[in-house]
Amino acid sequence: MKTALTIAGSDSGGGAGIQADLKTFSANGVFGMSVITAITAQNTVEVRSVQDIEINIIKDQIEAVFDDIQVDAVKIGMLSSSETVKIVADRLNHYSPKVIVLDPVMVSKGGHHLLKEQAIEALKAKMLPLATVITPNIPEAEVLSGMTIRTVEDMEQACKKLYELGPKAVLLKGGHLEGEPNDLLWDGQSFNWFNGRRVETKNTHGTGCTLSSAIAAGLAKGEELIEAIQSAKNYISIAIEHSLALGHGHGPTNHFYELYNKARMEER
Ligand SMILES: Nc1ncnc2c1ncn2[C@@H]1O[C@H](COP(=O)(O)OP(=O)(O)OP(=O)(O)O)[C@@H](O)[C@H]1O
Ligand SMILES: Cc1ncc(CO)c(N)n1
Repeated sequence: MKTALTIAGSDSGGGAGIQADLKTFSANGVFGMSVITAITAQNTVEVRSVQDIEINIIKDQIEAVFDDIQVDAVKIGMLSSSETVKIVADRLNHYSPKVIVLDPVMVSKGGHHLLKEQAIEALKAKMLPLATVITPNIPEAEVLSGMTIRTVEDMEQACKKLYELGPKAVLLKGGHLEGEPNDLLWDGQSFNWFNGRRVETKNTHGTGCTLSSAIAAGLAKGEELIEAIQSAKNYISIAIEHSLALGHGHGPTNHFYELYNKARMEER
């Protein structure tokens, strides 16, 4: 069985972070493993508090996994501090996994900072160059590129700017713009659009985590980047369409395995 490792924060509410990643890995048929970088006390409404995990324990978790088990893909989410960014980058440089999907998580839906502002430079300098693909949303891409993004032309320009920072490809998610949630891929050669249909729902907690983990799962299984993104886009679209009205805020995406099997059967 192929494997995927998520390096990310824990969401006690189960909708985002490590929990969303592991559910996505399972539903997409890869064996999931985890390195926890921070623990958030979080629900569908808010992040109440955060404890960063000690750097040595983060390092030990990474080494414990890589020293023993084949890792077919790594997905990176919440990194919280510049010290965490640096140790994760250092260990990934050492083990050089074939696939690294980097979701440059910065702020929760409720506005809580999941990456300290002082850590943004370290993320740009040390993590971005290691990535097979990065998956910023519009606000994250604005911070990383230093430009405002409002139009399709802005999206194209931002992709090119982010590509210059060193990742092998950039998938800029369009969900935060008005209109349909269309995502744009730039791999240094050409643009590819992955089009979606907007679901009118407030239950979008963990959508970014889910998409990036589904891409990592596809790449772990040996799919080409475009194929992995297309199946991840199908996965997130179904997960949002059937999202769950749990809690009083932004409910989570739905990873119920039967949904995807049914959708896959209907595709045939
Ligand atoms: N209402 C929606 N209906 C359908 N697809 C959506 C909707 N909102 C976002 N998407 C899609 O979901 C995926 C995740 O994008 P999004 O921009 O929501 O990530 P994010 O902001 O990083 O999420 P997170 O809250 O986890 O940080 C993208 O493919 C995006 O186009
Ligand atoms: C732990 C964690 N990671 C990522 C996000 C972004 O959705 C979140 N809300 N919480």
